[in-house]
Amino acid sequence: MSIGSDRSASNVSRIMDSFLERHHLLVEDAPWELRPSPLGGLGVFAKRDLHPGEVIFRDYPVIMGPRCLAESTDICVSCYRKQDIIPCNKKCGLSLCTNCQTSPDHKRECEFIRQRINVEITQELTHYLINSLAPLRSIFLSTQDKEVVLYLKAHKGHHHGFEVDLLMDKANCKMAQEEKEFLKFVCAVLDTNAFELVVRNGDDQTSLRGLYPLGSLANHRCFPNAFHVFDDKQRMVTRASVFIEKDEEIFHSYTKILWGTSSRLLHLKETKHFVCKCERCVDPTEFGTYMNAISCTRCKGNVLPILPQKNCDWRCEGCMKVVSVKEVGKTLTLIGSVMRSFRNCNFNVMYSFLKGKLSQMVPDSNQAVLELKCKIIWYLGYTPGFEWKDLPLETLVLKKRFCSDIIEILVKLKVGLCKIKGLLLYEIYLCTEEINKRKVNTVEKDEVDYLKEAIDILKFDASASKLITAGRSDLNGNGYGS
Ligand SMILES: C[S@@+](CC[C@H](N)C(=O)[O-])C[C@H]1O[C@@H](n2cnc3c(N)ncnc32)[C@H](O)[C@@H]1O
Repeated sequence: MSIGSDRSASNVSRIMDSFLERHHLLVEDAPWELRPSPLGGLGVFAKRDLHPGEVIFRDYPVIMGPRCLAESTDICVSCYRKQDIIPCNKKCGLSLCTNCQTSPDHKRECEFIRQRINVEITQELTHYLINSLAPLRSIFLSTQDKEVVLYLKAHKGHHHGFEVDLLMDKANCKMAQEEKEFLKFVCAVLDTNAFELVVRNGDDQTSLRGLYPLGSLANHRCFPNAFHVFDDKQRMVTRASVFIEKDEEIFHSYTKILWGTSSRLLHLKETKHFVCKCERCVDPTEFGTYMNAISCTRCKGNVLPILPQKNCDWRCEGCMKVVSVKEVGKTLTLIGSVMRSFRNCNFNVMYSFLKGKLSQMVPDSNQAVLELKCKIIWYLGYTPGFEWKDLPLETLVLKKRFCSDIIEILVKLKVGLCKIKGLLLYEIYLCTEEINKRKVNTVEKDEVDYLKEAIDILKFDASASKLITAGRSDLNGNGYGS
């Protein structure tokens, strides 16, 4: 194994083109190209102007599998269904649905596991196997696809590859040194680059990680200019979310759009090992949204970090009072613990916290307020006792206002087309429809306008209709970035 040494834009472009061609995704006159990025390493750049919604590239997962912290072992490791699961009839320790027992893809990994592991298969061992399945699958890649993986960026650090260590230690899995080094490198590549994707089967949904080589070369910005969705064959489709000028760099977001700077920076540092310095991150007000601000206990002004990237003091914009980072931490921890307790909470409890305690601690645009408004939006209309027909007019108006508040923030953040905006517009449409049903004389803005706008965004996403009817997931972000 040798890690890709020539990471020049031209060499990596050649490798990417050949990968896309093998998977029938190479297009003539593609609107993107690889160039060295001012952020370091390579990046994807627009070769011409791109309009919102336009496809920039499609990509194929060179590796796909369960996430390394998979919550359950009861999934079919071939199609990822959770229904009708039985243990593999060859007794490798993994599970399959009844349709996939003879899957050729599983046959290879099943034989590998049975040859290498000679201990009794326990529930714990099954867990280690599931966690290491995505990197293990790299062993069966063609030489050309292995080369693609070897040219992707990999962060250094001993913690990358813990899945492989666990497999060797706990399952007594035998591996040659070179094979072990390759697998550990693949783990680091997955940690640096993998995208989360959700596979839906009926009411089931399973979260997976997929390594998309070209998608992996796009850098991050906290106000992305592109978004991606996955089609029904788990291929990634990346589109422009705003107008992108020729020569501009194409950015995904690796974090949630509706998180404030402190949460985003922490997440990026812990998972992707870099400090983002984009315009949103260096502006303490985050384009005037004040999503990260807390309220001053003296004058109720907005208290913001003096230098958002540093672990430094915060200052009130109104009375200039300085608040130590420790004090701010206490407020945020308190809010965080109350928010976590709302997992199964009812509307009245959430609403009284929003209007009471929370409104004293943070301004109305703070990340926690937005999160709570999202929880309430998808509670009302979808919870027994709070179904559409049960909601009084003022509650429908409230839900509609919460949706508009969040859309206003998204507009300030300049993110253009994004799934959360489409879903919120759809909720506004449903509220308007319900309000119009009940009004005799006055009629609200034509609900069809909201529906059209929602469809204009959600039409790109094969999973959107399922999200609308069943999911209500990805509530605290645009769902495209993590
Ligand atoms: C998925 S890779 C992106 C492509 C990468 N530049 C390359 O050359 O392969 C992710 C890594 O790129 C770097 N990166 C991405 N966005 C960045 C940003 N906004 N600021 C600094 N580094 C960034 C970080 O090292 C991050 O872990």
